Amino acid sequence: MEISADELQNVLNNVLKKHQDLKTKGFALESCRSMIALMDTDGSGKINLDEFRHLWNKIKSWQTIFRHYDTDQSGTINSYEMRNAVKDAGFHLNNQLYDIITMRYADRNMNIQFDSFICCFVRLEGMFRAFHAFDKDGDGIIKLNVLEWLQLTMYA
Ligand SMILES: O=C(O)/C(S)=C/c1c[nH]c2cc(Br)ccc12
Ligand SMILES: [Ca+2]
Repeated sequence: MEISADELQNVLNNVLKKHQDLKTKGFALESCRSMIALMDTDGSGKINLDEFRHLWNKIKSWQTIFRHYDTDQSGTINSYEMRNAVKDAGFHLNNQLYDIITMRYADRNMNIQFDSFICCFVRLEGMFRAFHAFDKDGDGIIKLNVLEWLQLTMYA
């Protein structure tokens, strides 16, 4: 039994209906396609139950972090809180990457909404996992030709 992007969208948006405090318009199909791509470890184009369970548990832990920082329950967190949320989730980035995340995921008020927050974390998780899969000797350096690079970055 495998889950497609539109099925994942239905599942996640039905869950969101039970969490009105997250004040989100829901996950766009494109965001769910990205989640599938980043969690689709066997390249099937869908996620199986193990891959879904991994995604689900990650979203569950990440929404706890989001709620921790969304102290006024506005349904958004600001770019400064996002830095701490990223660190709390165990992602070690640099200032340039924090700025890139704000540029890519924040709204016009420089705040990050829940669905964007989750999409950002899914992408961070997926890209770190993909890098470590290539980094066979664990030296923090990988060597990719352009097609390998495109395979990694286009299906994300
Ligand atoms: O509020 C809670 O205790 C839980 S278990 C929340 C969630 C657990 N999984 C989630 C997925 C989405 Br999408 C949104 C909220 C949650
Ligand atoms: Ca799969």
